[in-house]
This record gives sequence, C-alpha cells and structure tokens, in this order.
Amino acid sequence: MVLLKHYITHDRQVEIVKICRELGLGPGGFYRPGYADGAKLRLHMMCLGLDWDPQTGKYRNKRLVDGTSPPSIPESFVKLVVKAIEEAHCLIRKECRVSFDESILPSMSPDVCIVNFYNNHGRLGLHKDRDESRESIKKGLPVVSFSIGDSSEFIYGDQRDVDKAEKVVLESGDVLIFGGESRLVFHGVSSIIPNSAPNKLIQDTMLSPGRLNLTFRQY
Ligand SMILES: O=C(O)CCC(=O)C(=O)O
Ligand SMILES: [Fe+2]
Repeated sequence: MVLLKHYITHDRQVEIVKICRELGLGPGGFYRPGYADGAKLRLHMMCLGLDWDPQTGKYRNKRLVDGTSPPSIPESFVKLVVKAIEEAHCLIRKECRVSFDESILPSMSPDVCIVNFYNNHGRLGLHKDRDESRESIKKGLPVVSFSIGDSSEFIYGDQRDVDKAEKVVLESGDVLIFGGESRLVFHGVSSIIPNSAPNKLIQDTMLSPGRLNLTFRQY
C-alpha cells in the first residue's frame, strides 16, 4: 500500500468537491444504498463510469434502484489518478531501491469511480474490493482512493477482524493506493473525526460536515 500524504492540492480538492456536488444532485447522483439483507450502508454513494450495486456486488451500466446511468468520470479526475500512480512508482523506486517492476504496483486507467460521502456518524465495515473483473484482480490493478474533508480512521489488515486491523488516519488531500500484493487487503472506515477538515476547504466549498471519498478502479 502506498499513502501519498496531502497529495491533492487545495484548489484541486475544491474542484473535486464542486464537481461531485453537481453530479451528485443530478440523475445517477448520491443515494443511500442498502445491502442484500436490507441494512443500509452508513454513507451516501454515487458511481461514475459504471454502477456498482452493493446488493449484488455487480457492475452494470444502469443502476437497479432507479434505472439511471452513472455519469462519466471527469477527465481531470482520471489525469490525477494516473499522476498519483506515477508518483507512487517514483516513491517505490526511491525507497525500495529496486529496479521498478510493474508487478509491485501496476498502472491502470480507471473506468469506475465510487464516490462515498460519510457524515460524522458514517462508517464502512471491513471488506475486500473484489467485484472487479477477474483479470483486473489477478493483475493487482490498484484501487486509488482520494480523501477530502474531515479525516477518517481507516482500518486495514489481512483478516476481517477489527481487533487485529492496523489503523491510519486519512486526511483531506491524502491519496491511498492499494495494488499488487495488497490489492485484496481487508479495509474499512471505523470513524470520521469531526471538525478535522481544513478551514479553508470548508470556506471555499461549504462542504457539509463529513468526508468525501473517491475510489477509482479498473473493471
Ligand atoms: O472511504 C474509504 O476510505 C474506503 C471506501 C471503500 O473502501 C470502498 O468504497 O470500497
Ligand atoms: Fe473498499
């Protein structure tokens, strides 16, 4: 896993919030999804590119709940994802002093983005992202995650066991990348830390209390 601390500049964060707000209010925008057992997720979600359905774990062109099509992923988001992976490659080269091998962290071009908004009571249980194509998972194509707004406690580990999980605080502007061997790591969000977003971000976006998270994947 690679964590790029404060990688997304303030201006880019503002732009991302504005675009997500606009898309989120339109067709295919934010809704509160449920699992197959009827329980609701403790977040609001919007999919870009392809729809991912938490009830079936399947990707589709249309959302089952209301038949809407997911908006496209903005080109500026895709560029930032590609740049972040390149930055991670540079870090791996420097820190590991190894000749870089794509199997450590493959490149990818995202065709799916899941946008989650957690209010201060939001959370997400430990899970693996494993609904992408068999090929994508086999190659270890990374999930690239942007955090914006209030910080969160992000938990991860090799078992679905909260007590054994590692914990890291993800702050506004952080980019977390899990690919290669860590592609199928268990991960989740144990809590949102209230009032932890940068003041300037709140001033410039009027973002509601909570955290915006975008995860990019290649189906
Ligand atoms: O909010 C996060 O940091 C993680 C989101 C996540 O794991 C997911 O959408 O699959
Ligand atoms: Fe996930």
